[in-house]
Amino acid sequence: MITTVTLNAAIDKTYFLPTFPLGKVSRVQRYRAAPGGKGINVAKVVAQLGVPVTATGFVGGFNGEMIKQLLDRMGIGHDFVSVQGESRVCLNILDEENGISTELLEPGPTVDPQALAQMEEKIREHAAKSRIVCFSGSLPAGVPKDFYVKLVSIAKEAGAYVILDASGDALRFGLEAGPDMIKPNEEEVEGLLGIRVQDEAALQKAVETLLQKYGMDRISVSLGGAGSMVASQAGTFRVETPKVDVVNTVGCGDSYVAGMAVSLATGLSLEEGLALASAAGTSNAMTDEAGLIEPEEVERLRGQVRITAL
Ligand SMILES: Nc1ncnc2c1ncn2[C@@H]1O[C@H](COP(=O)(O)OP(=O)(O)OP(=O)(O)O)[C@@H](O)[C@H]1O
Ligand SMILES: O=P(O)(O)OC[C@@]1(O)O[C@H](CO)[C@@H](O)[C@@H]1O
Repeated sequence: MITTVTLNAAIDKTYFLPTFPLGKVSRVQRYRAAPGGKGINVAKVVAQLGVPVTATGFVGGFNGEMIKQLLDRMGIGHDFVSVQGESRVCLNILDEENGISTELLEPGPTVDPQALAQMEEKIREHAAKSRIVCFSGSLPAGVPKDFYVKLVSIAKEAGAYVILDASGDALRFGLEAGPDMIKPNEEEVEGLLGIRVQDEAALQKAVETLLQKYGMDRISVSLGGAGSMVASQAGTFRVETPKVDVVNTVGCGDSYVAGMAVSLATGLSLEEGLALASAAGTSNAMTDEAGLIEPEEVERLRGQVRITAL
């Protein structure tokens, strides 16, 4: 079992527009609405890869009900903590002619102390039944900056392998609890070390430094269409993913995390896991919804991922 945690769940809305002129009226002919927020995207991809998953986190209001109903329709198990207020809408406006994506992310509900305590309990309960727990995304108002420290510690004490995909203070604090894996982008690596990364050699040095400093199992730095660089206890690898026709890249990082979680839960080797994670991220880029992949496409792409030991 894999558990995903989304403290700021969302309805992900995508508007597909031929162009997106600012200051003009645009009538939307085609759109999609899906349950989202990073951890929920991870859960959707894990389920599409055929591994049992439970999604937890905070949800609120009508949007919260919609998130749960949409997950039910997808056959994805969930066990959320309900909060006052409304779960957010995250809007992605895709200007298809220019290939530009503009994201507008609402703040989400304010979480009260009682709900925080309930969440700690939920993590204790689900981590005890899970091989992998993935914590993903931003913290809504009312959630202390160091909440991931508590949750990661609880999940680790219960014996789960912990993946943390967060940014800013949430990541910085969360690292103190010793997650097994993180998936920062280059900017987040720079922020964590207070340096500028000029080239791949500098990036390699930076991720190896982070790996040793926090005693992690692996760090994947995702590089969009350029793939990823992964430092692990077994060495550092440059992972190149196939070039494809891109439709929508929102959720690629979550799909990558899902592939990694599935590989760990099913006992794949590190190299096999890197290929699966990259293929899942790339397959997501070819679909129009965050957290949507094509399992057959993933199978095809897996064989085309190039992994080089550095
Ligand atoms: N343009 C692309 N073409 C092919 N594969 C892609 C592309 N963008 C992303 N991917 C795949 O998805 C993986 C993760 O993507 P990315 O680096 O964009 O993550 P991210 O920045 O965390 O994304 P997000 O936060 O939107 O989920 C990449 O390592 C790659 O395998
Ligand atoms: O505000 P967060 O939690 O950091 O990010 C939220 C979000 O932009 O991330 C996903 C893509 O990774 C979207 O589906 C989602 O709405």
